[in-house]
Amino acid sequence: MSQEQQRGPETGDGGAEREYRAGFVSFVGRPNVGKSTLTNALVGEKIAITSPKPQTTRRAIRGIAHRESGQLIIVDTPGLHRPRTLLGERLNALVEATLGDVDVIGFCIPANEKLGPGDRFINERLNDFPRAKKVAVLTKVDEASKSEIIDQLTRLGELREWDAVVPISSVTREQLDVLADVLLELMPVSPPLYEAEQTTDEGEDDRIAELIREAALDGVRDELPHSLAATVEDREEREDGLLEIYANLYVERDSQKGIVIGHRGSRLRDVGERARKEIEVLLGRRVYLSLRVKVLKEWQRDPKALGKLGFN
Ligand SMILES: Nc1nc2c(ncn2[C@@H]2O[C@H](COP(=O)(O)OP(=O)(O)OP(=O)(O)O)[C@@H](O)[C@H]2O)c(=O)[nH]1
Repeated sequence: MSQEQQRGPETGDGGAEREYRAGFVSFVGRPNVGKSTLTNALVGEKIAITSPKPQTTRRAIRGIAHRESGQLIIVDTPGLHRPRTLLGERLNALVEATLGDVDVIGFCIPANEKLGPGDRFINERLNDFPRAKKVAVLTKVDEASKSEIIDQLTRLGELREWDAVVPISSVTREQLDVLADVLLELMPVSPPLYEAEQTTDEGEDDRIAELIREAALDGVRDELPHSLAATVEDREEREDGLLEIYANLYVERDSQKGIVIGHRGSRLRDVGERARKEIEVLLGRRVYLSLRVKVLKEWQRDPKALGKLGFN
């Protein structure tokens, strides 16, 4: 904390005391616009899946960005899209339930792509959530020229009256602090809602499962776009200090099993290795990871299977 801030109300923002604020924000937008990356950049720890392919974020994962003046609790939602399967419907229901409950919705639009019908569709749906303040977040400004950014800001301004418009880059971290400040200003005055060291309230097993799923998807997204799920089945403390984690990877068809496992298990070993390293960073300790691949036929359309995999 700086000297100035410690001196108290009379020296702060033009003499006004900066009250502590805390609340919920959700970033929405088309797939691939940078919502997960932004969440990670604000929270400062890897918690949501980022990937170069659309629709990989499946759960409402909360990250918590702690700042001196408050807490932003970030609810990371999957992209709003037209449902084609039962899973799709449940995801959309999840988005609705999430957005009905947040203080601020951050609508993410990339600076390097033209504003399209997909953006307009989502913008119109934001009208269904009158309680939430609406902030336009222009993402990926590092990939756009100044004139592109200005054009995009003008078009954004025509969509609606935003409570704020903030251009940012999660990669160069440009304006991330400004965005955090702007979001905090829009939050209700409130005591902290979470402990200072907490960065997510998602269960640890769920986060481990996400890391495994992310590692398993890498390189085979085209073949297995939405057919892969992961669960943590068991953990055991070993006497030598290693933590054993037993996890399952689920695919929908026998043919997909081969893709995941690879020639003589080579791919699965590689997936396990990469996931283990990420899990070790997350847990801050050494881990032994045992991965098994199982076929759960058509799990995306089966309510019982969806329940088992945590999509309730
Ligand atoms: N250059 C640049 N790339 C970015 C930035 N933010 C995200 N990306 C990239 O854009 C791609 C998509 O990012 P995600 O954060 O996964 O996007 P998302 O909106 O969460 O995507 P879904 O989960 O599919 O809805 C990834 O390849 C990121 O590395 C940024 O500020 N600058």
